[in-house]
Amino acid sequence: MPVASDDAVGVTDADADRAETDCGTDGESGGDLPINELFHSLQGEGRLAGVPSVFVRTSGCNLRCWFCDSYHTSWEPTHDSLSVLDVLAAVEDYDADHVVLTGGEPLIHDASETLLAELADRGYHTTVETNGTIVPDAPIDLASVSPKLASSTPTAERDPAGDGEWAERHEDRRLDVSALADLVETYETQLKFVVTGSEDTAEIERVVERVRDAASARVRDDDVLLMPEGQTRAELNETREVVADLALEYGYRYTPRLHVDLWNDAPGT
Ligand SMILES: C[S@@+](CC[C@H](N)C(=O)[O-])C[C@H]1O[C@@H](n2cnc3c(N)ncnc32)[C@H](O)[C@@H]1O
Ligand SMILES: Nc1nc2[nH]cc(C(=O)O)c2c(=O)[nH]1
Ligand code: SF4
Ligand SMILES: [Mg+2]
Repeated sequence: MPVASDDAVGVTDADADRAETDCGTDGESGGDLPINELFHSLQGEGRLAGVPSVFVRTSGCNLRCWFCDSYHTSWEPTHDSLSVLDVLAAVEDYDADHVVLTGGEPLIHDASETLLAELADRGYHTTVETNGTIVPDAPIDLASVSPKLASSTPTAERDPAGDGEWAERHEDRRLDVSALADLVETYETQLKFVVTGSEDTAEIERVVERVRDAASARVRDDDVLLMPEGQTRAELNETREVVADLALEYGYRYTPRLHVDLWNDAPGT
């Protein structure tokens, strides 16, 4: 399905404050979604790990994590443009009750709200994988929010595509406590942190505390998930045990990356 496209994510200053235009296929028309891939797999992450689901992966993101495992939706985005009706038809081709809308950052696209409403009308359980910087107006059964820590910032040493040109913008945008509090209040939510090592735990505790202070809804320790960083089995071999130990130490939940354990970094899994 992926098709190379030149009109994808801009990195110009003009775009800097307009996250919504980071993938140039949305806007007034509002009807189409840039789709990078659409596939059937087991949910690999979070409290629904193991559940057969259809994954709809949009292209374009307002952040640039150095470790992004979906490089072709963020750093070098590619996609086909599909109408919401086309996406619904493709979803309905599979025998599944659960749909996971992911990206890239799916919530930068207005048409994601339309898609979520249509999926709810058809009785699907929907999970949205989001970085937690945007609050949508749409029905969602599980907001799977992955707030980005300082360790995600693409510094010059870690930039997979350049010399740190995105670092400042990423840093400015990556955490919005008010958006996180709104998400927690509006939706059934899990907070799923990508953990690179024990250095991340102080910031995780701070973010959780700030969200608890800002939100009227309760955030339980087991709504907070620690997920090991790693795009491949080999990388996860280096991180999963450390992160499991941190979950035990801090009383948060551990989540595996089941799909990476099963299929490594194969596309469409
Ligand atoms: C590609 S992102 C798309 C959704 C959204 N942009 C976000 O970041 O939540 C899907 C999930 O993969 C996680 N992720 C991305 N790269 C990862 C890596 N190298 N190791 C572990 N998790 C990763 C993200 O944190 C997020 O939970
Ligand atoms: N199997 C599987 N489970 C996932 N859970 C979240 C994913 C994502 O990329 O958002 C993902 C993914 O890419 N594959
Ligand atoms: S926010 Fe999500 S899609 Fe965007 S760069 Fe980070 S991990 Fe990738
Ligand atoms: Mg993934």
